[in-house]
Amino acid sequence: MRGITPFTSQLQKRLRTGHFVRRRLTTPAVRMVEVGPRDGLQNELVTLSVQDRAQFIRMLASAGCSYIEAGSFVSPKWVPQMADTEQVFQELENLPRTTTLVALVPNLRGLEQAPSRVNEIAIFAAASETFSQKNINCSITESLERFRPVLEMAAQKQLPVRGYVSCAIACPYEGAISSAQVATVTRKLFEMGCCQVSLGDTIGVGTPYETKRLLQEFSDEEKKQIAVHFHDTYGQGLVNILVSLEQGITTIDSSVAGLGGCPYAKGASGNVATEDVLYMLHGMGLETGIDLMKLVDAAEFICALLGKPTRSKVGAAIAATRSI
Ligand SMILES: CC(C)(COP(=O)([O-])OP(=O)([O-])OC[C@H]1O[C@@H](n2cnc3c(N)ncnc32)[C@H](O)[C@@H]1OP(=O)([O-])[O-])[C@@H](O)C(=O)NCCC(=O)NCCSC(=O)C[C@@](C)(O)CC(=O)[O-]
Repeated sequence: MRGITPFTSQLQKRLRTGHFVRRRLTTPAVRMVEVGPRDGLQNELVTLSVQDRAQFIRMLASAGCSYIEAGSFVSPKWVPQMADTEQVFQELENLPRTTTLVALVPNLRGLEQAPSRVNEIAIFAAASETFSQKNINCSITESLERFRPVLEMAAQKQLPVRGYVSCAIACPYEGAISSAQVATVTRKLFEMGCCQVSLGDTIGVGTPYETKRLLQEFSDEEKKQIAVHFHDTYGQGLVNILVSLEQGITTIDSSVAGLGGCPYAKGASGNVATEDVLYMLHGMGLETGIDLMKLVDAAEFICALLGKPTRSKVGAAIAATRSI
């Protein structure tokens, strides 16, 4: 044990005593949405096999991630990394139903491809006209019209629908986006039948002040159905989440190892890392239902496949203690 700092030995003691495992037995106070297999992989240079993507999702589920965005049914010409998502879901047919698997769907055709293991779908709009054009090749109004039949078919199939509003703070092409515009698109998605709307800081530029101002656009009732989705380009992800919690938000999107990025938002780095969010939340006594150590196993698995280091500070710190 020579060379181990007091903190490291404390961490190892926590591991020995099963500290993190015991936490899983209590009811989560914060609902985590793991977007690694979709947002995390959609921007990578390497396109992984169906089997590797499915194994990654199984490891996340076994760590306690109960809500996972597993892929997207978009054009493979636009996002080749998400090709064969249908087969990924088929591989997961036997995954226990306690794990909700979500698929991103841009249009009716996407929903028609969704096999039975898809438990929920997510549609994605934007608060910026230019980003909407670049990302899904239509205006904001056209996108909402495109989503209407998707919501109707989802209702027939009894599939809940989550909505996204990208560029909730700023757009890579237009700069600052007004909170009022974000609220308008968000409320349209609620009116159309979305059960939850996730506000995306797509390029990760938002500061705590801007996050607070954005969330203050919404009533307490609306905030119960709002999630936050921060990319961490400027290192503001965790502090923005803290402000969001203070504002009454209880659903947080994140990506294991801090993977992620949108191919149509150049320069944006990955999502805030799930490991970092868990470390903060657990340290605040807020339960998530996820076992941090098993999550780090999943991070190590996926980073090895992608041939890159983790972007999570917590993940890197834990990996360092493992190699001692
Ligand atoms: C929306 C479209 C399809 C419109 O694309 P389009 O070119 O306007 O549509 P189209 O209807 O003319 O179709 C073009 C081709 O795509 C095919 N196609 C059409 N629909 C589908 C489908 N569902 N699945 C598979 N293929 C499809 C269609 O068959 C055709 O094939 P072709 O005839 O050329 O061989 C395209 O723009 C697209 O796929 N965009 C995907 C964009 C994307 O996935 N972006 C990343 C996710 S969003 C994000 O990351 C942000 C978020 C959510 O994380 C939150 C945040 O951080 O802000």
